[in-house]
Amino acid sequence: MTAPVQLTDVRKVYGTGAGAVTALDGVSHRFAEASFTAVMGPSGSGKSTLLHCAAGLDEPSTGEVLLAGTPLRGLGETALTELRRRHVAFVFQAFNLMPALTVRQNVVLPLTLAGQTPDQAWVAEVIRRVGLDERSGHRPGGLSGGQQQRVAIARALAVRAAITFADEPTGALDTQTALEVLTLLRDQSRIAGQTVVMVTHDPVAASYADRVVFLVDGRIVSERPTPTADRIASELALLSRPARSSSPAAGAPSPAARAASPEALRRSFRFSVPPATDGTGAAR
Ligand SMILES: Nc1ncnc2c1ncn2[C@@H]1O[C@H](COP(=O)(O)OP(=O)(O)OP(=O)(O)O)[C@@H](O)[C@H]1O
Repeated sequence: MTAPVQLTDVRKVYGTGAGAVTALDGVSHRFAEASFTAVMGPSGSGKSTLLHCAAGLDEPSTGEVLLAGTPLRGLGETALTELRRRHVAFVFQAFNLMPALTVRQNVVLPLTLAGQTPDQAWVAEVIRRVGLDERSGHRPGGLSGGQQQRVAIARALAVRAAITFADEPTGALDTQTALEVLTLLRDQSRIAGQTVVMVTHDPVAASYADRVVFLVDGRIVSERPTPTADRIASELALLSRPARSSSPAAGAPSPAARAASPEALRRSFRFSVPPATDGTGAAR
């Protein structure tokens, strides 16, 4: 059976000649229905590129991506946009809300853009589910970072998208709010049956997923089901040790392997979600 998101031998090379960067180096993976997968790895290992290629926001140099059963290669921009609107929702660190629209209007925007009439009862239900029913008439500027991220999650639920892509969804949130947002994402897969793919640097965030895929130098180097934050942190530390065989010269670490040194890892990975700066949960 075709998985909602399926990558087969995907390579992505940015630039040409001496300046070319191989961001993905033959990635194959199936993101199963109703699964919640965290994608982790050192800075520069290709996590965002994987997410962008999987979501049809970027085109692989070679290889195949199937999104909701449709091969993306050769699709025109209009067909791609249509496919994403129908099947995909995004939750990014920058919340991507329209400042002039209310919470409710932001939640139904993808449906409106797709020319669909929102199911009012369902929209009210998802806004209630993320705890914003009292605020559905507010504009994003009057909400904390955590509340804005919940609007983005309500929007993902409202469209009943089969697939949600989340890129550092808790990066701008305080600890408590981040855990609430992660619980909502987990519920999206467990209760709503969505396939959730989340890029994160944070082992605590990744431990909410039901599996973790580790990338190094644009390759999937391991995969762990039912992860705990401690096991993820240990795995990351292990991955940081060897200079990978794809190094440009024998014995010389590649840029990504250098980025995965213990020193760089300490800089790159936050082992807990950053605290709020003003005690209200508002992100800065
Ligand atoms: N548009 C681009 N043009 C050129 N190189 C790029 C581009 N986007 C990404 N890269 C390079 O591709 C590699 C993978 O980048 P990517 O952003 O996917 O990594 P990442 O694991 O998400 O990093 P981070 O954790 O720092 O966000 C890096 O070496 C990066 O510099």
